Amino acid sequence: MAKAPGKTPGKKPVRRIKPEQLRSKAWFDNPANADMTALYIERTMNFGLSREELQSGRPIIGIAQTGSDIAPCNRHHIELAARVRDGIREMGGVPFEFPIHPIQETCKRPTAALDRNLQYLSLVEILYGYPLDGVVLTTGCDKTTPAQIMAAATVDIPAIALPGGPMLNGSFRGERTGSGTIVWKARQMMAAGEIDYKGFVELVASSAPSAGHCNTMGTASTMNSLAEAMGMTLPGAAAIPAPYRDRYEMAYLTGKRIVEMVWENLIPSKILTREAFENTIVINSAIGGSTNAPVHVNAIAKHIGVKLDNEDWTKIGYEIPLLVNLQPAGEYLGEDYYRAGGLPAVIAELIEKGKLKPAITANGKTLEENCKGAFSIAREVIKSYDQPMKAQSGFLNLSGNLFDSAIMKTSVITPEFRKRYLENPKDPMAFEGRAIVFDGPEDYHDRIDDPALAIDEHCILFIRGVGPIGYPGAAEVVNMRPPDYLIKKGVTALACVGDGRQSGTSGSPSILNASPEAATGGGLALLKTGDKVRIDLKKRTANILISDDELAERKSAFKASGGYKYPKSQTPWQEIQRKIVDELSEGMVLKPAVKYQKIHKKFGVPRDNH
Ligand SMILES: CC[C@@](C)(O)[C@@H](O)C(=O)O
Repeated sequence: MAKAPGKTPGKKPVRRIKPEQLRSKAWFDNPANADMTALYIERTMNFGLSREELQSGRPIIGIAQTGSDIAPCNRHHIELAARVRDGIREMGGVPFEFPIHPIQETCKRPTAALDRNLQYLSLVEILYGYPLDGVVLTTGCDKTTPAQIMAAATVDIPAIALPGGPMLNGSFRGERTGSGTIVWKARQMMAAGEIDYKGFVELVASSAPSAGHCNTMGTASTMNSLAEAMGMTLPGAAAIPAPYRDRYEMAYLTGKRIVEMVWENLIPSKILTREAFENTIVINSAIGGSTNAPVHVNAIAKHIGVKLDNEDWTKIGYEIPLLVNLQPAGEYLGEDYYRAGGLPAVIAELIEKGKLKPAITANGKTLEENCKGAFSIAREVIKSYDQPMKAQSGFLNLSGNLFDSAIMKTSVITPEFRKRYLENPKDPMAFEGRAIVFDGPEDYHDRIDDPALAIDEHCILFIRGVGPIGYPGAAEVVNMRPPDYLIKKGVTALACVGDGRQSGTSGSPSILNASPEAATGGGLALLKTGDKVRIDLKKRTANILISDDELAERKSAFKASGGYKYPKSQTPWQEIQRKIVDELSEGMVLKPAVKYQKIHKKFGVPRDNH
């Protein structure tokens, strides 16, 4: 059941903003600028809005609509928006729904990550350039959550996220099938000859039975949970499955609350503090969140002006145990998670152990105030802090001559993987292996089953040229399956390393987001198939085992060759972004965009348009 937005009934909200201070007044009700006001208001009235609605001091609330037929994970936001509108109207606001650049993770080629910054940029222009006093961000599919929060951070007007929620549980012949996760499993089953193409599609489609985003703890559930963790949603908003009636109630409550936030001037910079980001890292470990989280959360921090880097993810998050038994780290799915208590139950566990800091959230209360009294009603799904799924489950940030920073998700290390790579009594938590290097996914698919590579169970698979510049956009291609002859022998995962990303639904214990990427001259570009590589999880290092002289020689030969070769840009945006995008460890942000912070406060409203 959705929680109330946290205001005491009957108690008047703290009004910090007077009607005459509303941002939208500069467009719609400004007698000192009568000729322009007329132009701004006449076209807005042409679909039936009255002067009374636009000129009597009511907040104008944007609803950033991410749903469409090409964005199925967010498509039901089209219906949810009706309830958001009801809430806004009830509190005296006027809703202005508008479409934003669509992003669908599973369909956009060459990768949806290319569009995160495009959605960000275009939303900044809308939030800043139109008469909006506050905004509801309709979040869901992976990138739609960070992109919109990044934009709200840059403009810094009151904003609240409304997650769309996960799909209902998938099921096939009585077994749970989790979206994304089942794809990687089915791929292995097909490689092992257990299913054919038809069986493959049937199995995978069973994991997507309704509206909503991935029902696993993939990137979508992660980022929506983290939006809640950082305080950008109402409490309990992330986990409600998309088709549940509670989701529609949450939409209504979110619409009500944004109007109050406008009057309270509760802007993102008051919510997105260093403490909020630290809480976000802790919560990400406890839920077994996606390796895409550091990329997006670091980006949000950059746009609001809070210092945060991949070292913070290890320092703050590594020790935290895994509490949520959801695929890919565990076995359950979204509906089980919601019924067990959702994120509030996880937060309550962490608060009891003093792991979270006081930080204000969208309803004006702290996480602690919001989640007091929440508890897990299904211990098989949400574990207690003292009896977790896994003891330390955060990310390890590694560095060495291969890269300055890359992330490893430890919660998905299987006992089999641990035994094969990490339980050498003479060298615990470290392993050395022969590198097999692929340049992009096409090269990987062409050669992975080639017997000439003689890949064995101690090899380490590398993929490069798949970062923000190389791909372009940083594709989710680092979860590489072993060759089929190894899968048939029962080796289901090899250590994988790459300068791209991995799907949050993948259970592969890969080393990802390597920065700098090969395309900008990172160490991966110097690696050759057959090199010995050492990964030491205790020291958090990753190195090619060659002499300094040889490394220097390879570096100069690489420079002389003109650098790493990657495909030409195919669209204007690919070319533009390639020129200005930062590394994955830096949040893959557009470098020139970061200096534009709190722009509403800094610049006021933009100049008139005529
Ligand atoms: C295929 C599964 C996706 C679309 O959710 C993935 O991008 C993720 O990171 O979780």
